[in-house]
Amino acid sequence: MHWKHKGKISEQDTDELQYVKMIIKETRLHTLAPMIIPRETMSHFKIQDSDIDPKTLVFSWKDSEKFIPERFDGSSIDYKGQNFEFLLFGAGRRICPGMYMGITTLQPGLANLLYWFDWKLLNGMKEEDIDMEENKVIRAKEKVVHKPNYIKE
Ligand code: HEM
Repeated sequence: MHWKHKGKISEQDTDELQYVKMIIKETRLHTLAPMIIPRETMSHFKIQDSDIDPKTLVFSWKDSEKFIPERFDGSSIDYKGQNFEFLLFGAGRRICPGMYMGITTLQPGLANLLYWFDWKLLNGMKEEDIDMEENKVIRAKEKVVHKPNYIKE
């Protein structure tokens, strides 16, 4: 399909956008919810030669700190709760009920942003200059934000 003839990339089109799906999966690197609602090991066990202590949060990815969407190319790893290294939406009885809503919103959203805009870093900025350090919080926001008197509307 030639996207130029379309006004907008829709949810139906995203079936064909395999790389966008891989990018979204690779956001595992900066995913929010499983870090805030984490699961940890209950007892001591061994993975190959590594000892895993109780109460450890385990991530098992090759080059886990690198952003490599291609790692999902031809891979059956999915976020539907069967692959325990990839619990973007959790797993089991308490798996996220909004999973499909989340994904079907994200896929065309990201595809349209990538398609309709030319993304560039600001003058002279390099990839490694982007600060990706995160503070992971879910919080209720103040209903009324009280501004100090010296800030004028
Ligand atoms: C990309 C978007 C989303 C991500 C990454 C996400 C992730 C998660 C995760 C990790 C959990 C915890 C699962 C567990 O405890 O094992 C969760 C729970 C939940 N999510 Fe989502 N979610 C997303 C979108 C949504 C949307 C769109 C809705 C509602 C419209 C939603 C509603 C819920 C609810 C109600 C729970 C609690 C389920 C329970 O404890 O039984 N989520 N989500």
